[in-house]
Amino acid sequence: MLLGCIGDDFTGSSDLGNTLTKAGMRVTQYVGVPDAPAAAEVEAGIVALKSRSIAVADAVRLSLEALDWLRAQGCTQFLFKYCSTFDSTREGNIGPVAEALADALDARQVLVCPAFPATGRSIYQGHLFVADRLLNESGMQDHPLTPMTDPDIRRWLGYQTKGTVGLVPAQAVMQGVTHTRARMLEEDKAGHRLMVADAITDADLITLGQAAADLPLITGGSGIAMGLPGNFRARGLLSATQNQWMGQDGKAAILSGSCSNATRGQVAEHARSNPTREVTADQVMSGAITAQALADWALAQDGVPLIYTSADPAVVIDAQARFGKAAVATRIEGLFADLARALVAGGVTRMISAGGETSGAIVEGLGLAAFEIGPEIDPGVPMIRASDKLVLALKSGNFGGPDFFSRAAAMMEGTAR
Ligand SMILES: Nc1ncnc2c1ncn2[C@@H]1O[C@H](COP(=O)(O)OP(=O)(O)OP(=O)(O)O)[C@@H](O)[C@H]1O
Ligand SMILES: O=C(O)[C@@H](O)C(=O)CO
Repeated sequence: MLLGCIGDDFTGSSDLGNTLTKAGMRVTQYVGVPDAPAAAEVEAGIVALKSRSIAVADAVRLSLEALDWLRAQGCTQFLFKYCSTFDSTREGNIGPVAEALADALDARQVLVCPAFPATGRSIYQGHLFVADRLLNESGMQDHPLTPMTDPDIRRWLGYQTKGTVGLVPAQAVMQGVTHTRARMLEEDKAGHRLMVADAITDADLITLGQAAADLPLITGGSGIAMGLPGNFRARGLLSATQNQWMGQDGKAAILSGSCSNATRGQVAEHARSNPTREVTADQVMSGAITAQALADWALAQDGVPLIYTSADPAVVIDAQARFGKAAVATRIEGLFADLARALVAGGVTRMISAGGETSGAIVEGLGLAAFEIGPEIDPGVPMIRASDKLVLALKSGNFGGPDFFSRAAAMMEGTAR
């Protein structure tokens, strides 16, 4: 294994797997820290954690355990993957995890680059944009767990870190690798270990990846991985072979706990011509609905059924105020985990989930160990194979076109491209 990656959620880790696979690496995504060595052919290993919204100390501990395992597999470079919308609270988790990994690796210069231009996330002068809006006006200010109310990534990260945060501005990145490295050195001399790097286009991300060829630790969204496989290829370290992907027939089902703008649009679109069932926070909290009853409903439908708790921000805020933010999230995630188990037990072979936390709950609920990464459905969302009978798509909240759900189900079956 060459590149060792630690993802702070499961959808984001499959997004990273997609980027690395497309760039020609042989990738395996692991669910949590494995207790056995990796297969010899794996070139990039991604340890997917569910550490985005847990307590800081737990996120740091798990990330260091993942690092130890990846080091034991022979990795020479490490990537900490978080969300392209920098999902974190002022108190949490990206800064402490990045600093703990940097300490463990003795890394002096650490890039921080959530940009992912294919999905509209760019960084300019340290400020994160989603399409033409600053992050805090993009809808992310209403996120149920990590509302992003400040677009200045240096400032937000600065709340989370012990050290100060520098900037590698677009003016340096756009002039190429030499200027980028020179600016990184200046930031290092100024005492900034973590440096937010501007990136507006894929070309900027490739430049940053090349500039980071010798850095032990890189952090960011999946975009920052674009340039890394080329560094290993240039050193003659990559095999040219890739896994063969096969579609999966059988029953499909969609589970959505994401409340993002994009997911709510996808839910509405799917509902126009498919069996769809809404579950409210009240039903979950009161126990009025059971996972088995929902699974029985889904398994009795023709077409591709969708079960969702996705709701408008005002509805989510109301439920959180009445039940408590963590309590309602935990109960809904628990329902989805039970539901996924009941669906697979009932014969579902293609499962699509929407939302990082939701997908994490489902993957853990199903007790899955590792994924092979398949072809891309939409930017940032690949199909992944968990076993010879189960194919998944873990959609990040804000990813995917309006008809994502039905298109994903068809592509996973191998009947459409
Ligand atoms: N109706 C609801 N009321 C309150 N909380 C909800 C409701 N529906 C879902 N949730 C919770 O909101 C959270 C949504 O987070 P999740 O990560 O799944 O989606 P997302 O944030 O849109 O996706 P991503 O992290 O990929 O951007 C989950 O913890 C989920 O349990
Ligand atoms: O980077 C992204 O936006 C996604 O991979 C993700 O992590 C959302 O959960």
